[in-house]
Amino acid sequence: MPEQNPIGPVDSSRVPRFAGFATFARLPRIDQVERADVAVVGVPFDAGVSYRPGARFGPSALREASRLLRPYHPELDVSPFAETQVVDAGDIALNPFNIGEAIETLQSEAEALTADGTRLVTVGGDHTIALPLLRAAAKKHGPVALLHFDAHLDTWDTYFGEPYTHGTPFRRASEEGILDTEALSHVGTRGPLYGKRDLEEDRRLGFGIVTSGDVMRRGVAETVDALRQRIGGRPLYISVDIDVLDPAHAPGTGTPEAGGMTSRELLEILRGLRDCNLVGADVVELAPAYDHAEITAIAASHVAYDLVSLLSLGKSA
Ligand SMILES: N=C(N)NCCCC(=O)O
Ligand SMILES: [Zn+2]
Ligand SMILES: [Zn+2]
Repeated sequence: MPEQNPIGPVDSSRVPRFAGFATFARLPRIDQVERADVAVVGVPFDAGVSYRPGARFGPSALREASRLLRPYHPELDVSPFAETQVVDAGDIALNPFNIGEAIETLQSEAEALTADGTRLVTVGGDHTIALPLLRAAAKKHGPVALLHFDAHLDTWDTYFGEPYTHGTPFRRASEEGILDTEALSHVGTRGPLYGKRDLEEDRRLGFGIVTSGDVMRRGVAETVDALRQRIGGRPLYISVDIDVLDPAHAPGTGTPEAGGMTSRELLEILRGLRDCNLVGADVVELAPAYDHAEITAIAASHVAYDLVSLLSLGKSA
């Protein structure tokens, strides 16, 4: 908690929401505050995609869609921007032609941003970026529990012989020992795979899977109970690939799969995790060129708002 009252968003009763620069939720920039508890940071990078490109434009689309967010979260009963200093840390500039260099740069930038205890909600960008973000989190907290919302496993080994792609971050993270193998969960998994071996290898890495169908059949409450039991008090990182949502709820993404979760289910599950020890999170794979009426960008901005709120709750507890 800062000494002074946090600097909040621009007052929407004085300056209309649709006016002015689009920082996340119209919050101050990081250079306008002394210290931040939570920073939303953009990573406009999509050199790791296997299908449709365009997630490099995700951060700016999410910021635009976040103009309508309001300061009080009724379901979590928290005013995140009043209880903690939340800022927009801008975008991290990465080399779009060199994935290896981009990963190294992102890791060191994330380490620098979190050095004095600021926690990050990172807005992507494709899922490649989760690896350096997990490295930075694990350097600070030790191996982290991972809650991974995604249509895909993202534990594949290589694509065209390349180890660093948006389909492989969690395989690499697992090999590097930065994940707590007792507490790894995919949620929302669905769709065709390359073979049964994908599932066997994923299980061998220690992941548990709650499919999109499981969420529908069991319901949110049972899903949350099972996830919380697995996570316990461990430092937790949440990675949300927006394609976890059904294409009806998130058309603006690069590798859409039918039969996904609703945005209501996703937000309800996140809200069930209020007692967890969240240390960082990301929202990735928003590709606005395939979006319609900002459907996906709005969903992603609300997911980011919920993640900020969870971090804020953890901080003020
Ligand atoms: N959207 C993410 N992160 N991964 C999808 C990889 C699916 C594929 O290339 O088969
Ligand atoms: Zn995915
Ligand atoms: Zn993914």
